[in-house]
Amino acid sequence: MLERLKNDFYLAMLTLVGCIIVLCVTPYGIYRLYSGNYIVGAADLIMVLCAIAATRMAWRSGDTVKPGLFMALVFCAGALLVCINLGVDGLFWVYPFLVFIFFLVAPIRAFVLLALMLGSLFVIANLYPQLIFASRFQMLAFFVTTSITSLFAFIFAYRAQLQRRELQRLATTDSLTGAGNRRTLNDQLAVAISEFARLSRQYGLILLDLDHFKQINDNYGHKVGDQILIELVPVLQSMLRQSDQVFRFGGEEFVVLVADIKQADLERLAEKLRAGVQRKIILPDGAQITTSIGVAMQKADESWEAWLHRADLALYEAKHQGRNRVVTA
Ligand SMILES: Nc1nc2c(ncn2[C@@H]2O[C@H](COP(=O)(O)OP(=O)(O)OP(=O)(O)O)[C@@H](O)[C@H]2O)c(=O)[nH]1
Repeated sequence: MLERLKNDFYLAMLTLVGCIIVLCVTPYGIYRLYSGNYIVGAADLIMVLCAIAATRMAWRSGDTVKPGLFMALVFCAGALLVCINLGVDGLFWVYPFLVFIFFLVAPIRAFVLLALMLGSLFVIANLYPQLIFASRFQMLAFFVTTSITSLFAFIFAYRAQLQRRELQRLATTDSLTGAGNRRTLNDQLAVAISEFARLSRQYGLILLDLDHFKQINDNYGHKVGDQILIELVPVLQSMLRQSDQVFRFGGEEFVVLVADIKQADLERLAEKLRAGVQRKIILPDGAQITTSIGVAMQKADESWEAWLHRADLALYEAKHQGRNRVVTA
């Protein structure tokens, strides 16, 4: 549970906002009902129930987009209702809601929702002048301060989103080639093991190693060696489906994880990759580069470490047999 909260920002925020709403709004709802303001009391308690339902939905389904949007819409409607019913007293609730929304949905979506909510409030306030605000000056002050708060909350949330994405990219990809890194490979192999056990979805592994890469570095320089590694990833991806994933295993060794595949198709695909790399990657003097490949189909009740080890042994065998070939585990 703590792991999920740590790894999923929107799930953590939905849970936090849900808890704050339950703790802070419930007493107000009960007080409003007790003092005879049934509309605001009911609105408060509906908001609390919606917050609980949305948080529960997010935890059960793993999807935070729909529950977040649902909670944000309920907040906007609730804030409108509270302002209309309580007048000036209700306006203070708009400020925390305004910030909460940026924790629930993506920044641009939150900004549009707020613009719609404040726009509706503006229209109602102009149609019924004494309903919400005591004076025009008060109305002006409210819309200026909420607009400034929304704008700054948006800028902050947008920058935080960019930084979160960048951090995620740095933590999951190899900095030279952009392929998935070793850590992501381990995670995805664990996913493949669990999908095979639950859904009988069988995966295949292709382990590729460029041949005589040391000589390439020695003969053409490290910069050319790096360029070959950078070129290799899009070349592989151009021969794969979108659902197939490419990872850098280390050095000049790469792994392709292929979902929903049969042994014969996996071997055919590995052969296509081997021939494709030889044809498409050309050294500065026009020489070709070759790869040795080990392939291994997933087996029932096998750990991902054992599965990867079988592919590694097959690759070792391909090198041993003279390189530039595919060997099946
Ligand atoms: N340019 C470059 N070279 C790298 C990088 N990572 C590893 N290497 C080089 O890759 C070479 C790997 O050499 P070896 O493990 O001996 O393998 P090989 O020369 O490809 O020989 P075989 O695998 O047996 O065909 C080493 O010279 C490493 O320095 C990198 O990021 N960039």
